[in-house]
Formats: sequence, structure tokens, C-alpha cells
Amino acid sequence: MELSEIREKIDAVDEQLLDLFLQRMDLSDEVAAYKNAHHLPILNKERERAILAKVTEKSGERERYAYHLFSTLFELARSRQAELISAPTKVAAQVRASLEAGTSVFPQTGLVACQGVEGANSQVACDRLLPRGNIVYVKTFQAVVSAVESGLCRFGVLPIENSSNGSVRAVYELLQDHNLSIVRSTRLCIRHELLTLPGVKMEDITEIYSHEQAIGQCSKFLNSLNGVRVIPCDNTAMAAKMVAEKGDRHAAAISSHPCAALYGLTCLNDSIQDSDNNYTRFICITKDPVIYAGANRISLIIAFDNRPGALYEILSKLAALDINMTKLESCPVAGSDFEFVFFLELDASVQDPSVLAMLEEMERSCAEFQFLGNYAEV
Ligand SMILES: O=C(O)C(=O)C[C@]1(C(=O)O)C=C[C@@H](O)C=C1
Repeated sequence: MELSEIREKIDAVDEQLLDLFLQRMDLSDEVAAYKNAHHLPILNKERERAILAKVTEKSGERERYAYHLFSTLFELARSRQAELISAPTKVAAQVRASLEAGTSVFPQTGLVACQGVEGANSQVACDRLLPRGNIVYVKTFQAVVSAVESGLCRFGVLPIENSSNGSVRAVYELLQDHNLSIVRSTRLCIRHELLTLPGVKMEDITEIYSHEQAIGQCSKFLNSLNGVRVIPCDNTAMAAKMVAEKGDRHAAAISSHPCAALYGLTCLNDSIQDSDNNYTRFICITKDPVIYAGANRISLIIAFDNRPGALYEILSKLAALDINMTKLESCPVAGSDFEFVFFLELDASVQDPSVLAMLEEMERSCAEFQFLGNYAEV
């Protein structure tokens, strides 16, 4: 048979399939109304198992495919039924409320909590995220969160991931524990320099100070040194400040280029990071779940019950809507027996009703679902 002839037959089968699929979905809608009236749960595992047994028996060597097709049909039927009879989920209701309040343009001014001191990479990120904001320096990531939660600062800026080191776990933990929203993000190319007091030589150095992320990003350089103690501190600018204030000719800081001039230090080596493509992403957080105009990126933290296909179900929904996933990272839950949460980022906007419906479905099916925000990267 010619290819075109085979395809004609496939077209005819597809037409019948679609017709039958829509009939099946109509019947599933009727089931939803019945279940709603009689207070029955949507999922009926026994019924699904019975259908699967019959279908696989009839499908011979292609039983795997039939099993997969019918499992997908059940999932579609269940999600349609949930849409028809379930109350809106918490997150979807909150997102709708944010949208109804109207999307506004990102503010130009406001107090911004920033971890570190002048010259820190976080400060450069603050300037990029809010060019006309007023920076309030605090000591720790937790203090950034507290400043935003207490209303002292309208915004807070935090590093969230690095291209060499991955996610900043401490920041994700804070996002999990506090009810905050991401409203903007930016990506900075990070170069690390080795800064010392003027006149100090490489062989004089016995101590190097820096933030643990920067230490991780310069591991090749640090491993090549002998007899040097590496000491973590709050951030890279703080390291430069400390070396300058101590006046110690055996100490060096891994810090950024502007910090040399800021703290009167000299640069012994202007590129000690493992990779020249070293980027860090910073987020801007607020207390209120605002969605500003131009938002096109969604951040989520989700967890599943431990069952086969749980992650696949989420990924298939994204694929069906042609949504690009820019991040999927699993992270062990501290103190658990190998339980994991997933950090997800999507190129999508909740302004699109099908995206919002998909998030609502995810929230229903996930054991844990946290919507961190819908925002623009600048
Ligand atoms: O028979 C039901 O109770 C239905 O809701 C229909 C259906 C199906 O698609 O066949 C869907 C969900 C249930 O878990 C079981 C079966």
C-alpha cells in the first residue's frame, strides 16, 4: 500500500477515535455530576484496574501501549472531573485575586534589603533589579527575609542559583519556610579576583577569606595552593573589607573587581573562577503576591507521593501545553528517608488561562505545591 493510502486510513481512524474520545469525556462529565450529587470521590482505582485488566488482555503483544493509552484517558477524565466539581485550589484562588487586582508596572523606587556590604554581588544585582531603589544592608539571608516580612523593606534581593554550583539551598529553604513572592530576577556574570593589601605576593598568603559559594566556584584554583587555610565568611565584599581592616599581609580575599578600589586592595589574580561562564541569578522578593506586567517566568516547589509516573504526569502536562521548563532540580528533604522536593521553573504566564488551569491540576495532584511567583527576568 502507498504511504498516502495508509495515511488516509489513519485519518479515518483518527476521526472515529476523536469522536469516541469526546463521547467518553461527555460520559465522564455525567459521572462527575453523579459523584458530586452523591458525595463520591473522583478517583475509583478499582474501576480503573478492572478496565486496564480487560484492555491489556485484549491487546496481545501491544498490551503496554494499550495500558499507557488508557491510563492517560483516566488521567484526563479525572482532571476534567476535578475542574467541574472541585472548589478552586488555594494557590489558583490567590493567583486569580492577584490578577483581578490588575497587573501594575514594576515600581521604580522603594527600600531594598540586601545581604552584604557595598561592592557585594548582591548590591550589583539590587542596582539591576531596582535601579532607583534605596539599599538597606543586612548581615544574612534570613535578615533579608525578616526585613521584607516585617515591612521594613518593600523588597529583598537574594542569590538563588549559580551556573557552576547549582541552587543556593539556604535561599530555597527560606522560600519554603516563609510566605514570600518572587517579583523579578536577573542574571549576573560573576568573576572572582584574589585581592590583598598592596605589595603582598602570592607566597605570603596563608589565609583566604570568602563566601562559601565563591569558594566553591574557585575550587580548582584553591586546590592548587599548598598550606593555605580557606575561611568562609558572610559574603565576598565582607571578605575584602575584613582583609583591608585587619591589615594582615598573610590574608587574601576572593572578591569582586569593584571591591579592590572600594577597600584599597590590589588584585593578585583577576580571574580565579573555575569557569569563565560563571553566572549567578538573583531574585527580588516581596511580602505580597503581586504579579507585575511582563511576567513570563514561573517558579514552583513541588513534591509527589512516592508512586510510579508521578513526575511523568507533571512533565506530560507541560509538554501538552508546549511550556518550556528551564529548571528541574531535585533536592533531598533534610531528615527524611530519601524524600525529595523539586525546584521547577517554567517559561509561562498565569495570564494564560490554560497555564493557570494546569497549575491548579498540579496543585491537586502534588503532595506539596508552592507557587513562588510569576515574574520577569531583567
Ligand atoms: O467510572 C468512574 O467512576 C469514572 O469517573 C470514570 C473513570 C474513567 O475514565 O473510566 C475516571 C476516573 C475513575 O478513577 C474511574 C474511571
